Amino acid sequence: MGKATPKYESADVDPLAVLAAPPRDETPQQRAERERAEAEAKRVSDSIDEQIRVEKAARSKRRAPVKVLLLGQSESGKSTIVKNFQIAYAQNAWAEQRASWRSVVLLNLVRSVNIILDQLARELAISRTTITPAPPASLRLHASSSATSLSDSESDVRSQSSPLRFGERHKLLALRLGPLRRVQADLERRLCAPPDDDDGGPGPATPFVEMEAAGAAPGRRRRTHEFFVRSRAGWKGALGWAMTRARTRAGRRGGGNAEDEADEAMEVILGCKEDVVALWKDATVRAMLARHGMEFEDAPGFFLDDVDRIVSRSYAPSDADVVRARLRTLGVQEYPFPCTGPQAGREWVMYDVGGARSCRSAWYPYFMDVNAIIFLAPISVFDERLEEDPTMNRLEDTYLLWKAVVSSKLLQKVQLILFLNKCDILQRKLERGVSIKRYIPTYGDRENDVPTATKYFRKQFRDMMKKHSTVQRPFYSYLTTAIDTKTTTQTLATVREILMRDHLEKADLLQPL
Ligand SMILES: Nc1nc2c(ncn2[C@@H]2O[C@H](COP(=O)(O)OP(=O)(O)OP(=O)(O)O)[C@@H](O)[C@H]2O)c(=O)[nH]1
Ligand SMILES: [Mg+2]
Repeated sequence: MGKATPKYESADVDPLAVLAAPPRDETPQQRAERERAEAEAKRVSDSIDEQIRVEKAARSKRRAPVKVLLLGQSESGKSTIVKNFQIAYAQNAWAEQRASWRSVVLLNLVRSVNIILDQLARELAISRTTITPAPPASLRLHASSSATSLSDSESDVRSQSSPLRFGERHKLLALRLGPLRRVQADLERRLCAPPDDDDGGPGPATPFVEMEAAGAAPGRRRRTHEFFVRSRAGWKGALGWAMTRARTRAGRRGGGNAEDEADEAMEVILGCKEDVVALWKDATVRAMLARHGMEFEDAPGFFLDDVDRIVSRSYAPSDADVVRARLRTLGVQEYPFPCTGPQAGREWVMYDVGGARSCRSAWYPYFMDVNAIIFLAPISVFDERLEEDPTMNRLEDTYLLWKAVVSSKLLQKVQLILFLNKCDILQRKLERGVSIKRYIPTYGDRENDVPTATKYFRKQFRDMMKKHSTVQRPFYSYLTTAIDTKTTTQTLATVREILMRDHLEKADLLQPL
């Protein structure tokens, strides 16, 4: 007699499936009801799944680093803004590297002295003539010296002024300060990129426009002979790299190290300290500089008023010294900023690029990947010429860059923040009576003062954005003096707030795929 198999005991039968199975005696009406209920349950379940997916994506987007690219021509103040960010948001890293700026400050000082000595040498060589020619471009203090932009008539006025009276004392000063040339060469060898790190030539104003039009792959970090990404680790990397190089080299020579080299430089400068002060205070030398429009006070890396403080064995740079120190950026440098407090776990990454024309093709690969751009427009440069292309007004070059950035298709979704920088220099220039209208005819008969000028420049940038931007987006602009860390910190806090809000809004608005 066969044993009866229990109804639901087969090993092949899934008990859950059995439980979920429709009743055997289900009527067609009950079946329709059941299927409707099941479909509704599935819809609710799917929508919950989708919600979870979207929230997860938004959460990870919120956690993704906020990437900010700093753009602007050379000497516009990009690296100075990074330093301000570091002072405000990465104090430990900042304190750690501040001392390594000592050599840069010394180099800036020595370079200024040597530029004065070069001009003095030319004047001494032709001291019998009454007309002194302008210095050759390569020896100018920097490209933005107003000597580069003076009209013929103004040069005429200068050459007509009485001859400068140089004497034995100037010859002696020039002689005694001679060792500073070697100090400059040594410090440059330590701190600056070697010649082959640099680029081949000036290049066009906006090389990335052609790259975008040609559909170049922006995801790849390109490294061509035209630019050199020196360091992605920021100042510490750049300065540390130089230190290591110097150490290796010194080691090969069989003695000393990088610190010894820095101390050696300081010893030589200490020996020249009184003469440096005497040179800078000399009325004839100052008259000579004024005649050639060499406005040292407005130049990057101006430390001639600080010789007493800086030229000392115990000198350690202050925050103010470091933001005023000038070290040109080559390639692209990356600065991560971990957030603290309620935003802990999130990170900001800032990308600081070289702004010279030869460096601008290196910007393009970053366009795909950034959330925001802080664009530095130095509005004090309306009367200056571009170092890379002396036929080009520096403000004009900035306009070209801004126009290219706002009209870029790749940057359509990127938040743009404009800093109208170097307001302190603008103010000094206008107080000296430099006329904006003379260099920018469209300025017309407006008042030649800071409020009117800043309003005018701001409008120019806003109008360009309206006209050339392919999408509607807010126009955020700030007047800045990046070497004033106190006010800049406040501006950066506001900007950070805006960028974070925008980042979170975009994360929350993530649409299901
Ligand atoms: N007076 C004054 N100097 C400024 C201001 N912003 C920057 N500087 C100085 O200008 C010089 C150039 O600034 P950087 O930040 O090095 O310029 P950059 O845009 O990074 O230049 P590149 O690296 O060549 O692209 C530095 O010596 C700064 O201290 C400002 O608002 N006022
Ligand atoms: Mg820089």
